[in-house]
Amino acid sequence: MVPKAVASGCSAGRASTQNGRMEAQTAALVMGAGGLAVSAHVLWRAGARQRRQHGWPWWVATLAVSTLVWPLCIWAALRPSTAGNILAAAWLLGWPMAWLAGWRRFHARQRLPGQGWLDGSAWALATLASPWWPWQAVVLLHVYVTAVLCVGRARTADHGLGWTAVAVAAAALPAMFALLEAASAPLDRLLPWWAGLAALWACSLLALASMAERTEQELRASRRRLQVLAGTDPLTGVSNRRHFEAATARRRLQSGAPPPVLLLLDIDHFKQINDHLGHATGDRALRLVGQCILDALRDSDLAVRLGGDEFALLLHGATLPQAMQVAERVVLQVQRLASNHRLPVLSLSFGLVPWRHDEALDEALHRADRALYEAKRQGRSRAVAAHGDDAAPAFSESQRLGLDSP
Ligand SMILES: Nc1nc2c(ncn2[C@@H]2O[C@H](COP(=O)(O)OP(=O)(O)OP(=O)(O)O)[C@@H](O)[C@H]2O)c(=O)[nH]1
Repeated sequence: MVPKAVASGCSAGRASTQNGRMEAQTAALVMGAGGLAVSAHVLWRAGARQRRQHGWPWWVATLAVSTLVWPLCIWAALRPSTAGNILAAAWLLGWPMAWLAGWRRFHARQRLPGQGWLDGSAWALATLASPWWPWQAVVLLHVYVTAVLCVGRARTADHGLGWTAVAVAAAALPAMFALLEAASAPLDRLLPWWAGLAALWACSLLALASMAERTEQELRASRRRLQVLAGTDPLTGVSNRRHFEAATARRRLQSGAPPPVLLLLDIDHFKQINDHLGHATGDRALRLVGQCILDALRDSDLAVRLGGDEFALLLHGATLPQAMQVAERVVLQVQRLASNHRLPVLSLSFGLVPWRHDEALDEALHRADRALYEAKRQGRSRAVAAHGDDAAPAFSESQRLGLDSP
């Protein structure tokens, strides 16, 4: 069934070509097609990065198909034929429906009013009634009503989207009246309206694209923040064990480098601080140790609170003597700052091991724990390094740490 307006418009289109008016309208159509092509490209690029965004493929398809069909419409206007007219009608009737489908799916989590069967019915009604009715107006009325209904829902969910819906609805209103008035007018009088309408749709979709892109960026940023939070010990600010294990698993794949040094440390007589000065003072001590550790490390090093008053440090590209110096730096800083934090002078004990490439994290931690135990056994406030394997460890001479160290 070929709509009258298109059929009559096509012959009028030829007439307008003859009197020279067609050039301007063709230019308007080409510009409209260009706008649609650019919009389709932008949406496709944005959609490629937002594959999980519902509705996007519908919009991209709408614009891409519109762009392809547009030259056919020009051709139908210039050379009237049944096939061209049917394609022109299919485009006019089809793309608002696809646009609506995209809009609804975009709000998949919060259902919008209207359903596919309603769109289909409006489409069928418009097509069947086209010989007698201003069918473009039927379709646009449907789109307009749905857009207005969308506004009510979308505004509560997302202010930006609400404003876009308002813009779309406002754009649809004059276009609908214009088409109502010109429903029986020849095609060449309608063409500029169609071009303008397409430009408006393209603008509204580009606004949506930029809004969705911003939402996506915010999501990515909050995902990064969540990842950092999930891997951080809330009391001290150093990593937690989960993040430490994940990070070390990744880094250990880069073998070939010299083995990193693993340091295990804990606060001496921490239980007494808790018991005599209170848990809050104990927490302050833990925070201070965490801060001094972070200050002493390079970006490539890792620090973790394993639990209680026990921390582990992983130093890449460092030798055991250099790791001893880092331990000394941490202790000196903790002791210097203790009074600022209303704390007694704290001392720390360290166990150090070179973490062999073929060794699991738990095994290395176990060896470091034995070295730490040795440091405690020798009188605390000192660092001991362990060599050899777990069965027969060899401990280095202990090194006193802190302000009263020799
Ligand atoms: N304030 C505070 N205390 C904690 C926290 N987690 C664990 N603790 C306490 O830390 C203490 C750990 O003490 P230990 O390391 O076992 O013993 P210590 O007194 O440090 O003795 P040495 O290590 O042998 O010098 C226990 O009293 C725990 O209750 C925490 O988040 N905050």
